[in-house]
Amino acid sequence: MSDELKRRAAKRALQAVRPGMKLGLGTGSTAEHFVRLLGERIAAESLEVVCVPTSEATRNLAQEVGVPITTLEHEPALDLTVDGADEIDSQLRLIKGGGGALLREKIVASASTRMIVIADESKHVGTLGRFPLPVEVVPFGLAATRRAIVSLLGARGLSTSLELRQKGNDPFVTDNGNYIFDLKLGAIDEPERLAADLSKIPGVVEHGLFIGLCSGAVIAAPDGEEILGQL
Ligand SMILES: O=C(CO)[C@H](O)[C@H](O)COP(=O)(O)O
Repeated sequence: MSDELKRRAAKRALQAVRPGMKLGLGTGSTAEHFVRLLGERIAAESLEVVCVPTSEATRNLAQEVGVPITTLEHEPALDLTVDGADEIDSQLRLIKGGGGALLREKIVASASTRMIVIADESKHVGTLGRFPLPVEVVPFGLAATRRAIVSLLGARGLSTSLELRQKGNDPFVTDNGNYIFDLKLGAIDEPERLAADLSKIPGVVEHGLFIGLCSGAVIAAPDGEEILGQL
């Protein structure tokens, strides 16, 4: 069911795509539906678009399904990014990075005039933070960066267990050659403040709080799609 909801959200967002657009393509299972549906529409309508993928996985998928790919070097200003999310609240604030692509996702979303999030209803939350917050860090100085994050959270009265994301027996490595800490916070009362604080820590490359980037969302539920913000 969840997969069908993800597909329906992707299909609704596809209506926002117009000929000639420069698009950002997200990463994850929901974004995968969007890329596949976009490929089908390109083939059916000879739709002319160019797309910047947010991960190597999405790049490979786009090439496989006939979606034209470019880079931010060639197209530094995009019209629209369509991406999934791990959590979204009613103010269109997001947690992203469950798939490990948060850095490129944030760069691409920031380069876009609009960002539409596509999600099934399970991602729509009252308060962000039940999903562990991904924080991408450089491998150099890992223990010191970890200590700085723990110290920052402690000073703010937040208790967390912080885990280095693993892939098998090794640390998970992002497309940018970095590692990810997942911060189990339970609830994030002041996402803007936490985002600003995390960004100040040397060694933190990016965090998964996306604030002020999402302009609209399609939340798919069994009884239909809810639209948040503007598509
Ligand atoms: O942020 C992401 C990848 O870094 C994804 O958008 C997020 O994890 C949601 O994935 P899915 O659509 O598979 O639930």
